[in-house]
Amino acid sequence: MEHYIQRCCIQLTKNIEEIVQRGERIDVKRVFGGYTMDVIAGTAFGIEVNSQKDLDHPFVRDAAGFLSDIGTQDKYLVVLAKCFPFLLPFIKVLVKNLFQPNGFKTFVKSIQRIKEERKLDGNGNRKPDFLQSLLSCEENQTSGTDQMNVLSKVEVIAQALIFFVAGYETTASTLQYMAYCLALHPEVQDKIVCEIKEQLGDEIPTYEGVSKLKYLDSVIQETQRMYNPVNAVNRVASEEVTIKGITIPKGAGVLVPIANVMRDPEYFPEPDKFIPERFYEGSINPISFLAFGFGPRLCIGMRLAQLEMKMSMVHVLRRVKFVKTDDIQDVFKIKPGSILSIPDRVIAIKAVMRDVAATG
Ligand code: HEM
Repeated sequence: MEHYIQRCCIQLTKNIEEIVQRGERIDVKRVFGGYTMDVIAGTAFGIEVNSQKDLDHPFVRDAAGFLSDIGTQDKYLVVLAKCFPFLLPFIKVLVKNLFQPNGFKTFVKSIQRIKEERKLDGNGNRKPDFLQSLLSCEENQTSGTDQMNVLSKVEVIAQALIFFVAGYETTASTLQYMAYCLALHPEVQDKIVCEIKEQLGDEIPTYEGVSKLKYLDSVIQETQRMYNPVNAVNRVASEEVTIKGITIPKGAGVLVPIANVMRDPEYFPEPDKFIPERFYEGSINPISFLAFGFGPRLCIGMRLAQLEMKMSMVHVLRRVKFVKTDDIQDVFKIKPGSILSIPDRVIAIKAVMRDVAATG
């Protein structure tokens, strides 16, 4: 898996260098989106789509259609479902009949196609990936295995879908916001580059290598604290509980506004300032950093996301420097009404080649 991510990083860096050499701004969501799509397609579904180069690959085309339509789906229904779980059966009927994203069906077909190809390949070609684990659970339906490890066909597709969206969109958004923060804070960028030189020299950034980059880690965390792609998580109260005078009855839906918690000055002094050192110095109460959620339902892809973010930033920052331009806004607006935090405009960032920046 590590070698595969390494190859995706090389393609990403090449793409960014080409844009820089053409003197254009980088649409950071687009380039990092191609990268995270390649990583999730390869590591979870075992297919090399090379979306960073081949936008006509059927998987990329179907996924892009589905993802662009997700943004147009009525997000208030999602919030309603999360706050009032008892409305779920009604909302399901509405979504199925009125609000299904257009690209949904083609994307589902795409996943079914991959499933069928796997089955035709037979047992000899089993791949050690997420899709294979799902398919094994589907096979268990017929073998009478304990119900914990059994999934229906619909559940397999649903899990594959959520895994893809969760794995692609969140990591691409975080990398987009990180490039933006680095352009605004050149001193932070310089510190990362120094750390890379000190800890890795010119080595390929392996899993072990990037685990030494503590400052880079803090910068990623601080980016997530300020601009986490997921604004809120939800839970159902398993028992009645009273917190700070408010009683939550058993069975109630609870929306945890993680974006607000991570901007609360009680937990993060001067919350609107970008200060990676607050994580570096290790004085944070871990339960107040909720970027990946908390507890038994913590994001299952956290380790993969951290690895791909660190590896890609090492590759990219060795070659280019993100630059602050006069038109870069200190604050941008987030589109309202979504659980995902999506900026209201494309973030386009100038960058220069690092060897040119050093001599110029
Ligand atoms: C920076 C990147 C990412 C962020 C910020 C993020 C954030 C989150 C958050 C906040 C949750 C909800 C956790 C909770 O309810 O406590 C979650 C769940 C989940 N994430 Fe991620 N995630 C990221 C990357 C990924 C990746 C790369 C994958 C797949 C490989 C992934 C797959 C999932 C799945 C499947 C769930 C549902 C887990 C469950 O309900 O048990 N995520 N993620």
